[in-house]
Amino acid sequence: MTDTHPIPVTLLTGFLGAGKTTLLNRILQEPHGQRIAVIENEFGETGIDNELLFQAGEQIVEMNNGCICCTVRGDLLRILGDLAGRREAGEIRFDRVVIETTGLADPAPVAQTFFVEETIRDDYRLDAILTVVDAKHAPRQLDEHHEAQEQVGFADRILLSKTDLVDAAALAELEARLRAMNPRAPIQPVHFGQAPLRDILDIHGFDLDAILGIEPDFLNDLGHEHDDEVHAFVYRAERPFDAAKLLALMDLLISEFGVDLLRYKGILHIAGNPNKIVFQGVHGLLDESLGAPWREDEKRESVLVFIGRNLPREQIVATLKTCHAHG
Ligand SMILES: Nc1nc2c(ncn2[C@@H]2O[C@H](COP(=O)(O)OP(=O)(O)OP(=O)(O)O)[C@@H](O)[C@H]2O)c(=O)[nH]1
Repeated sequence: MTDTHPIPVTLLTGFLGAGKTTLLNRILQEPHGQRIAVIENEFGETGIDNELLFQAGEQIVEMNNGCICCTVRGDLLRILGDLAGRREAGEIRFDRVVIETTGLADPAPVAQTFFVEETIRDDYRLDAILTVVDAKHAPRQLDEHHEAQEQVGFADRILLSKTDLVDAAALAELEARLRAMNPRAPIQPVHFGQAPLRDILDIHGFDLDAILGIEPDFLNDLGHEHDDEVHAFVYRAERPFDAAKLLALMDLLISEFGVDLLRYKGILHIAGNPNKIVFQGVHGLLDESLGAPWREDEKRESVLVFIGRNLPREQIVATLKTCHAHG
C-alpha cells in the first residue's frame, strides 16, 4: 500500500460509556488492511481502555496521560510529531490515526491543533469528528452535562449506539433533538460498534469545499421541547455579500462569541467574485479559501451554518442582513 499524505486523522468523541472503545475495537478488527495508529487519552494514571483495546499486528497504541484538552499543546503535538518522524524514517508504518478522547474532553483544542500548528498541518489532515451518542442515556446526559451537548455540536457525524435498548418513539425523539442541535451531522446507528467503515473513515468533514450537508427544510421541523444550550441555525441569501462588511462581521462574531461558536461553515456568494468562497471554523479559528466558480445554471446562494452555545440568533441574522452589497 502506498503511504497516504497527509495522514488522515479521525477524532472520536462521545460521553462517558457511550461506546467509543467498542467502536474503536471494531475498527481495528475489521479486515480493511489498513494500519491504524491509535492515540488513546484517559483521565488518571492507569489507562484501562488500553487493556480493553484489541491490538493487532502492526497497530500502535500510544498512551497519553491527563486530559487531552489540557495537555493538547504538549502531549498531542509531541506524539503526533514523533509518529510522523518515525514513519518518515521508515521505522513504523501506518495509514491513518484515530484519536479517542476521554468522555469528558472538549474536542475543540484537539481539532484546533490541526488548524494552527504548521508542522502538524504538513503531515496530517483532520478528517472528521465522530461523536458516539448513547441512545439510552443521551437524553439525560444532554440535560445534565454541557460537555455532552458540545460533543454533539462539534460532530461531523453522529454515531448512535445502544439503539437496541430503546423503543422507536424514544429513538425518533432523540434523533430530532440531535438534528436540532447539529443539522450538519448525519446520524448513523452503530450496534456494538458495527457500522460500514465508509461511514466512519474518510468523511472529509473538514474539507472546505465539502457540501454543507444540511437538509433544506431542516429549520421547519426543529423540535423546541428541549431547552438545549447548543443549537444550530442556517442563514441563506441570494443577494451577494459585500466582502469587507462580512469579514468585519465575522471578526466581531469571533471576538464576541468565539468560545460559544462550536462549529461554523459557509459557502458564500460575494459581490464581484465569480467563485464561491468557502470558510469554516472551530471557535475562534477560521479557515477560508476560494472555491469552485459558480456554474451558469446554479443558484448563487450563500449558505452559512452556525452551531453554538446560546448564540443570539436574531442579532446575528440581523447583522448578516446588513452585510449584503447594495444594488
Ligand atoms: N446494549 C448495547 N451496549 C453497548 C453498545 N455499544 C457499546 N455498548 C456497551 O456499553 C458499555 C460502554 O462501552 P465503551 O465502548 O466502553 O464506552 P466508552 O465510550 O469507550 O466509555 P468511556 O471510555 O468510559 O468513556 C460497554 O459495556 C459496551 O459493551 C450497543 O450498541 N448496545
